[in-house]
Amino acid sequence: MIQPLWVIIPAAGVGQRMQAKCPKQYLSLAGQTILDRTIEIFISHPLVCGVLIGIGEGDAYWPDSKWYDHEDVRIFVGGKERSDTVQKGLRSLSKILDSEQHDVLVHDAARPLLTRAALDRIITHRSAQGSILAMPVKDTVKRQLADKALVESTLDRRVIWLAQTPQKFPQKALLNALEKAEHDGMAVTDECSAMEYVGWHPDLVMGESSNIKVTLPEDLLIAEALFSYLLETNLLNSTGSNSNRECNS
Ligand SMILES: Nc1ccn([C@@H]2O[C@H](COP(=O)(O)OP(=O)(O)OP(=O)(O)O)[C@@H](O)[C@H]2O)c(=O)n1
Ligand SMILES: C[C@](O)(CO)[C@H](O)COP(=O)(O)O
Repeated sequence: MIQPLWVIIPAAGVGQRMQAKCPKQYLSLAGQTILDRTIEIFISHPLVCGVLIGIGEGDAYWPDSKWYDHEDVRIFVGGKERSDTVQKGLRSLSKILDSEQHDVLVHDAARPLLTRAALDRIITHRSAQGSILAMPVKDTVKRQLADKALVESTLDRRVIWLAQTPQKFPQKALLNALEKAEHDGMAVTDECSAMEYVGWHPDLVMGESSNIKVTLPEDLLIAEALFSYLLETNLLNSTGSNSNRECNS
C-alpha cells in the first residue's frame, strides 16, 4: 500500500539565468504561470496529501496564484540557496506529519512539464534508499581540464545520468542529511547529493526528456513547444478533483 505523501516545491529562486523581469516561476507558460502549472501536477494526484511551496522573502506574486487559497496548498519562506529552502520546507512539514518516517517528494517549481506517468513512477517506486527521477545522457560526455575549456577525458556515458526532480526521501533522513552537508560545508544542488553524502545510494527511476528545468530564456520557448505536444498527446496530468485524499494533516 503506497502511503500518500506531501510535496515540497522550492519556488524561492530569483531566476538570474532567465534574465526576466520577474522570478522565472512566475513567467507565463501557455497562459498560466510556471509555478501554477507545476502545482497542478501534484494537487490533482490521489496519492498527494498536499503541497508546501517555498516562496521568496517578500514574494509579491504569490497572492495572484490560482492556488493561493487552496486548502491543500501551504507556503513557507525559502532560503538563500535551494538546499536552504528545502530544509525550511522539511522543518515546516515536521509540524504536519505524525511520523518523520514518511517519504516526501521534492520537485522544482521550474519543472512544469512533469507528466502523470512519470509522477506515478516515482510515487509508486519502492526503495529503502530513496529514489530520484533521472535520464541517461544521450550525448558523449567530456570532462574539462581543471578550469580550462580543454578536454581532459571522455566519461563512460553508459553510466552517466542527469538528475531531475521529483526526488523522494524520508522526511527526517533528508533533513538530517541536508543539515549535515551544510554543517560540513558541503554544497549540494539536489536532495540526492545530500543523501549520497551520508552514504545512501538512491534508486534511479526513469524520468523523461520533456521534464526540463526552465532555466535559460530559450528554455521557455522549448517549454511552450513541449507543453503543446504533451497536451495534444494527452500526456499531461488529468485535472480531475482529488476528493479522496486520506492524509494526516
Ligand atoms: N534559494 C533558492 C534557489 C532556488 N530555488 C528553487 O529551486 C528550483 C531550481 O533552482 P534554479 O533552476 O537554479 O532556479 P533559480 O535559483 O531561480 O535560478 P538561477 O540560478 O538562474 O537564479 C527553482 O524552482 C527555484 O525557484 C529555491 O526554492 N530557493
Ligand atoms: C535539483 C535539480 O533540478 C536536479 O537536476 C538541479 O540540481 C537544480 O539545480 P539549480 O541550479 O538549483 O537549478
